[in-house]
Amino acid sequence: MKLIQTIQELRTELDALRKEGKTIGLVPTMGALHAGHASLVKRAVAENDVVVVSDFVNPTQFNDKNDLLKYPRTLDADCKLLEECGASFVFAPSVEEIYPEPDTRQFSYAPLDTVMEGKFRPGHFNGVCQIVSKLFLIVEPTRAYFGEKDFQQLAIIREMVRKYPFNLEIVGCPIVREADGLALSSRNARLSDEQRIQALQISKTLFASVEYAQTHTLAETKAFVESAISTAEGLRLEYFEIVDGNSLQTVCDWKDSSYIVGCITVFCGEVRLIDNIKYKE
Ligand SMILES: Nc1ncnc2c1ncn2[C@@H]1O[C@H](COP(=O)(O)OP(=O)(O)OP(=O)(O)O)[C@@H](O)[C@H]1O
Ligand SMILES: CC(C)(CO)[C@@H](O)C(=O)[O-]
Ligand code: BAL
Repeated sequence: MKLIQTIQELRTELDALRKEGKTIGLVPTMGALHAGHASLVKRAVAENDVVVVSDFVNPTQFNDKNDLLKYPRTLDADCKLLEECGASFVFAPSVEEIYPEPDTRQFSYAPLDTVMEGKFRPGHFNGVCQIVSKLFLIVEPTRAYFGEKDFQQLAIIREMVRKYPFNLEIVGCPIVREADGLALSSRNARLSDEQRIQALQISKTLFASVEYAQTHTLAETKAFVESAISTAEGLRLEYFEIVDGNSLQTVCDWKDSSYIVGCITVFCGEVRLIDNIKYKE
């Protein structure tokens, strides 16, 4: 496995491999890697000849400066994990390498990017599209891998690929959870022991709501989740929406769609955590 920091060097390596007919898998990450990332990388290794993992905390997608400053950075440990997973290249560029000048491109995929995360993190998805489109142009992957934990991000990237258009396959990968249910997230590293216990109520509530939904209306299920999180110690609900899994628009009745997902964002202290659950698929 090779650690690469410049676009030029990565392009040279990949051009040679592409000429030999090799397929290239790309796994974009912001580092501080965990078993959720490892599942994406292992899948990419199984499905491609060469795998590039980008490890770059992208400043343009952070609307909150404090969140950017406190984002965990663990490149040495990341490289160890990626070597074990069988990655070929770790691409860890500097901010100047990716943004030698401000990126003024505007990406707009309304209504996909105006709801939920789009509403609470203004500019976030524009920044995500800026970096992901740059990575697609630099790496020219055969396939790119994204986690369903960032459910809205995955839908927006699929739309960007369709509209741009990029010639690659987007592969969505299931959420990896801790044994007790908490969705793995790099931001979990910022939770204290007490907060780690409090955060468990998020996945517990989502799982309980699937059971509850069997015998209750959609509105009752939404209220069930909102009430459980709002009364849980140490948690502050930002939003919980039950949406169509493709359009991301809210649905009012279980009969309204054959693909229904509940998306939640909760603050545990200062740490912002997201999760989601499928009610119908
Ligand atoms: N628990 C998980 N299961 C599956 N995929 C995941 C999981 N956590 C992250 N991913 C995916 O890994 C990729 C990189 O995510 P990122 O580096 O932001 O990590 P993260 O754990 O989501 O961090 P954050 O704390 O920013 O939410 C994304 O496609 C994301 O959806
Ligand atoms: C896709 C991504 C790596 C872009 O910075 C990031 O949004 C993430 O980690 O989900
Ligand atoms: N996993 C999404 C990246 C972010 O929160 O900015």
